[in-house]
Amino acid sequence: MSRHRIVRAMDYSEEYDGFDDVYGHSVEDDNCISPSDAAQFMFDRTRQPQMSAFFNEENDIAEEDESNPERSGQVRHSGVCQRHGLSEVDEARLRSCLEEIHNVIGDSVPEQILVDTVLQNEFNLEKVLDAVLSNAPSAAEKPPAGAPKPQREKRSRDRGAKRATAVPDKPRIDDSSTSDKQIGVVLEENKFASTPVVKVVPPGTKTISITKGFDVAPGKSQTDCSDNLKPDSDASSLRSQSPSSGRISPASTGVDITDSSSDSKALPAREARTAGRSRDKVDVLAQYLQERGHSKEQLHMVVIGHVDAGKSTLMGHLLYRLGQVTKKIMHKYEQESKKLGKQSFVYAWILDETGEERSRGITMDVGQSKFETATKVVTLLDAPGHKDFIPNMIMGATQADVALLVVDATRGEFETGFESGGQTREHALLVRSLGVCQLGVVVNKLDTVGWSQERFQEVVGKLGAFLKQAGFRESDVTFVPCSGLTGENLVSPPSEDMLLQWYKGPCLLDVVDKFKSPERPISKPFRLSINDIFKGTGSGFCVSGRVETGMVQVGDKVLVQPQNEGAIIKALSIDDVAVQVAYAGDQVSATLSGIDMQNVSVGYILCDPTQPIPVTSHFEARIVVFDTKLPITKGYSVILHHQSLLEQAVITNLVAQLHKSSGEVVKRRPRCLMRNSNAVVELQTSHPISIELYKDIKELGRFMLRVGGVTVAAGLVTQIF
Ligand SMILES: Nc1nc2c(ncn2[C@@H]2O[C@H](COP(=O)(O)OP(=O)(O)OP(=O)(O)O)[C@@H](O)[C@H]2O)c(=O)[nH]1
Repeated sequence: MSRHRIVRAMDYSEEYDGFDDVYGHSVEDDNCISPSDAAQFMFDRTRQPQMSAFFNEENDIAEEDESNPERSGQVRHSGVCQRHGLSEVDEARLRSCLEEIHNVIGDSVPEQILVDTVLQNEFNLEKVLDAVLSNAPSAAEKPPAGAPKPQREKRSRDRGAKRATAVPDKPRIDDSSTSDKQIGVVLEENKFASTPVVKVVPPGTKTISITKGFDVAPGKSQTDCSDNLKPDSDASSLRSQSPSSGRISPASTGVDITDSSSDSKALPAREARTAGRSRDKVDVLAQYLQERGHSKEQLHMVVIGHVDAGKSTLMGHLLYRLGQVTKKIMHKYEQESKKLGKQSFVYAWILDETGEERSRGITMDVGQSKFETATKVVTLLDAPGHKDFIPNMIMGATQADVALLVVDATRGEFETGFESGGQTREHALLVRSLGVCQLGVVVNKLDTVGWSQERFQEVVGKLGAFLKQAGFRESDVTFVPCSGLTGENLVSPPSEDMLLQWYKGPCLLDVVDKFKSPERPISKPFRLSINDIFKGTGSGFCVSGRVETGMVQVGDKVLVQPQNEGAIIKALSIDDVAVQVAYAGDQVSATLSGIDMQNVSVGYILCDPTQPIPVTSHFEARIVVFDTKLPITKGYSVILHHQSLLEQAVITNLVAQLHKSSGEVVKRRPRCLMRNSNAVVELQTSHPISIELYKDIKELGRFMLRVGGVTVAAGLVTQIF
């Protein structure tokens, strides 16, 4: 018989003929078996011993007497209560207080100390917790005779000890005679120095600048105003006792930099360091000024806003008016969009280049283009507005210096985008959390409301109040009325009479020109975050991304983190023009050799091998919780967005809840974090990631946390373990 039967041609009635007699019926066995043999294999309930046989009748377990404190677990505190001669009410208060404290700190502090502290603080739980936690180490060190031993050591101590062995350069402590207990130890910012300095300050000394959550303190410099989430708070010093930033020394990383000829010969650490030193000699800033000093300032601008607010149309029309798109191409787009019945999207097609984007009429990926104002060269990043593409929007926003928030002035449309669930608020919060502090707000589609001043003012009033809350300074936000479709007030003063009657302000191009260019951190170590990988024309392959800090030259040896692989920069290009050097702020394509393309991923960081970016899967951060439905608890799973990287992570510890305005610790080890709260938490990622301390490199010390397509928090890295 053939093994392969033609199943399609099979006659099932024949195939299953007779099967009915077998399946579903018990089969009479032809073989004989004696009843005694059969009994051995048959289960007989009557032969099973009764459960009662397992109990000794004489030792009956007495029913628990609820009123008996000994049995109901109340015995723990009763002796203590009697000793203090407490009334029944106070006794109950004491018990509930102790219960709460045990929930928070476990059994790490002896009972006697807890009772005394509760009585001293008159049953005030907050005060008691404060007192207990601040005295915990001493209490744990010297337990009274007979008191239960603390179950675990303070974690910070463990870490400190571990790190002391891991980090070769020991911290320098100014005053070694002062004991740990009496002092607040503060890590002094000593960027990229091999020996971090730990400063000892007397108790009570205010060493931390108190900052406001998302509110921006007046008088801060333009470059400082990105610190909506300041890591320097009381809470950040909770864990800042260890000097290490987790930075991996070149020697310890075993940096494996291959030669440009692609033979897999590893570059010795000494050679890598020499390369770094020769770079030190170059006055990077002077070189930058010499090369770029005479050219226009560079600015990266992301365009954000609710879906269909008119972002692509607005920017496409602006590019067309500025002559970036020829009439011929515009005519082609007009014809093609007409054919698809999408004529109203004709300007959007300039930035929405893919077939799917055009046919669906929505932006899906970040569209990129360039234009010039009187004083600036602007790299335009057109972000998608649809909530499904927020990860792409975040990727665009991480590259931006400033943002343009577009809102639809049409009645009902502005409200839809602005209410919770709309992307106007979410996008504004996201860019603010990612460090953007200058914002132009385009009140778009004013043609649909007859150029109404009243409507414009209504939008300004509602949005202005929200943006202030979100941490934007009033002076950094400019509202401009426009129509992307008609082109009104884009590159020249309005011509529309109804708008001219009440608007005398700048046009959109002037608003963009007035943005202040951010400082370029050129003298910091080189970091480039990869947001695309592609096969170039020659040998090797290309990665593109933004140089976040420092500079890079053709021929440089770089380290790809967290992969810990070396590579050589074979070529660099900016806007498809080959260059020899790229500086912080540049969006570049780099051709790499000496590394397998398989070992490089979007979200990886190219860095200076002599000062590599830290790699970790466990770090502490200060976060701002957004308007989430569910509170954040220990063990909460999130997707971490860091630059272009998406990584599964878990919030492993809620270290402290902070006051929203002052940044002071409100509660240590909170059980959960509610919406709009600030906190210090610990995070554990599924795989090691490259991340910086916010105080070292702001651009790489920020991240977002998202769950189920919703952004739940933004954070700044305060400590790397
Ligand atoms: N009346 C009027 N319609 C406009 C204006 N600007 C854009 N539109 C229309 O609004 C629709 C959406 O425009 P887009 O530019 O695709 O909107 P978008 O914000 O880029 O959309 P996403 O990127 O997908 O979020 C199109 O039909 C446009 O023609 C305007 O100023 N006035």
